[in-house]
Amino acid sequence: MSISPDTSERISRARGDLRMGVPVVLSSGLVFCAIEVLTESRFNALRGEGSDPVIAITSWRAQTIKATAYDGDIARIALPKSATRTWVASIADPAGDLNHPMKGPLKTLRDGPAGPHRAAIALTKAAHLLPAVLTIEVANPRAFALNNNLTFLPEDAITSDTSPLHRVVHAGLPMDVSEAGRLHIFRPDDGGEEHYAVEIGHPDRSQPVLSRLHSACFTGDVLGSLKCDCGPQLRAALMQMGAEGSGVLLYLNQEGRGIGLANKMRAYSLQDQGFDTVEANHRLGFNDDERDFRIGAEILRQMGFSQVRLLTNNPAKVARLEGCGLSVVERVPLHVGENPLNASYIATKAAKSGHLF
Ligand SMILES: Nc1nc2c(ncn2[C@@H]2O[C@H](COP(=O)(O)OP(=O)(O)OP(=O)(O)O)[C@@H](O)[C@H]2O)c(=O)[nH]1
Ligand SMILES: [Zn+2]
Repeated sequence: MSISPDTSERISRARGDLRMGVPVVLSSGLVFCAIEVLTESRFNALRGEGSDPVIAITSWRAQTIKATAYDGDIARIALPKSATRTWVASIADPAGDLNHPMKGPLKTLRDGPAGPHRAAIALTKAAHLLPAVLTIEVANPRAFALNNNLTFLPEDAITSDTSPLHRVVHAGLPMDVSEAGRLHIFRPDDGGEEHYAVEIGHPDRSQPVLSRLHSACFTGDVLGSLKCDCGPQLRAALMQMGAEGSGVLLYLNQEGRGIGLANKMRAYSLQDQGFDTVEANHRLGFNDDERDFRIGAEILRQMGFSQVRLLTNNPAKVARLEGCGLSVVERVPLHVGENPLNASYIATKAAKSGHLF
């Protein structure tokens, strides 16, 4: 076994680099930086190296800023010679869109491979940063990475595969809903977020288990936000499991439907400007739901559950779990937490995301 980091460990390191504003080098020769954290000095340094810089964004963001996306789900924009760092930041971040809607004229590229740019955006999303990168091409990527002490990654290593997970520890946790509670901690091997399973009682593994796959919502779960229904759903699910004497609640650290808390707050700020929850995600460059339900399915499988009675109002969640090989024998509705301040949010989920209310 080698002492140096393997590819998955280097990917984890690359996520950290991106969050600090440090560029990452792909084997194809693409060098990229997340625009959200791009400093003036790195911006100038990158411009002085390699080829003409190119910005890569998702097609959602491209649609908002009226750039033509020739690469399907992403678009590549040639960096204008006169571009300042502030202008580049405005391509990534919609905060100022309403005051400065015109960014162009924007020249999007048709020729050349877009695969490396797509990989760069995927890694930037995984780092919970805005999905927008500034890129250059260098002729000798391995030497460039070595000379500048940058993380070098084989491009084909950036896949949508999920990392293996393992249970680190579990311990009894008496709770108000049930004294027979137990908290299990699951850790992915790739240095990503840990996820939790709250087991109530001693569910029979041969029978369908009452379960909830709850996605983290700091604002709703902890602060009691009235903008969503997450907090009441979390408590109602645990109470129902306590009342039935058994169940399993997965607390998945996929805050903001997988975009991270900072981006969710950006989405809230856009909602203050009048956009709904789905439009806000799109303006930021994200899909409306970036969660990965394979993680939840894998945790349930590792705990010995293959059949669930799922507490949810979201039929897409049922379908996605079944797509992961889990048998959802029943959808158990969870209608709690509606209030005047989240009525339009709930209406949008029903109209655009297929939630049943
Ligand atoms: N991006 C984004 N995420 C949000 C917003 N409001 C709540 N969330 C997140 O949405 C997730 C909960 O997803 P929901 O769509 O409410 O519900 P669901 O899990 O699909 O379906 P249920 O099982 O019925 O709750 C949590 O991760 C919240 O942090 C928002 O306006 N924007
Ligand atoms: Zn919430």
